[in-house]
Amino acid sequence: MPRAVTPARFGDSRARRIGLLGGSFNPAHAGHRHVADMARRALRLDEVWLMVSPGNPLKPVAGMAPLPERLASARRIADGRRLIATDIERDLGTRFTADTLRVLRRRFPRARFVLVIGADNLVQLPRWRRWREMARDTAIAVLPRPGWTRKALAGRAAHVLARHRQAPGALLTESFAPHAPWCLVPAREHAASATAIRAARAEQHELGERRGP
Ligand SMILES: Nc1ncnc2c1ncn2[C@@H]1O[C@H](COP(=O)(O)OP(=O)(O)OP(=O)(O)O)[C@@H](O)[C@H]1O
Ligand SMILES: O=C(O)c1ccc[n+]([C@@H]2O[C@H](COP(=O)([O-])O)[C@@H](O)[C@H]2O)c1
Repeated sequence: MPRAVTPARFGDSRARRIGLLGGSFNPAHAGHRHVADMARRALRLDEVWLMVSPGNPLKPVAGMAPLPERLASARRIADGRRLIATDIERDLGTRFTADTLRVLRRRFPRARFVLVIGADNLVQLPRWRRWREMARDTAIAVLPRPGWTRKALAGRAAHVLARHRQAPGALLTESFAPHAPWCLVPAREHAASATAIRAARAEQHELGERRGP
């Protein structure tokens, strides 16, 4: 069983490089762990937080498992050391990532946060609140995802931010003024998806119902 650890235990005693992999984790799966591990190695992160969202502002509430259940699921793939599951957005009272990052920087002024997202989320990024301001202030690492990588690189966010795309090494810099870089982390794609897991579970459930007791 991984230890239950909250990021707060780190306090603010030394600068740490922290990857933030925000998500619904409905449920957590091997794709999340793959993404977190690849980002951690490529960007020399001290740790990656699996930041379980109290509620993605763009996703319907229907079909969303309760936060404690999703947090427990994220904890099962975490190790409590380099990969840490947290519902810190619940404590901070934030839902929008731009707000979360602003509050986290205030709370951990010496930490360096890197936002870690899958390619599907780069496609969606222009729908996030204050996304351009967030991309200006925050280094973003994009992980390839089957069916999404090419779309993401040809999409609006990649186009708008084209001048700031760099090799992963550029994200190791301490200061990003006047604009933070983003990169595509070279990693193999991983096919796991929470939608597919939920669909498989629903099918199992339906089969069980049909077979009867
Ligand atoms: N297999 C994967 N490859 C790359 N990125 C992934 C993968 N799975 C999840 N991610 C990324 O992890 C973050 C959290 O994802 P999330 O919890 O929504 O999982 P999901 O599998 O995308 O869920 P759903 O299918 O319900 O939308 C997002 O940035 C997403 O792009
Ligand atoms: O800030 C926003 O406007 C925003 C809109 C949609 C999603 N997000 C964040 O994107 C992350 C990935 O969400 P999800 O549900 O696709 O796993 C998660 O941290 C969400 O809070 C953020």
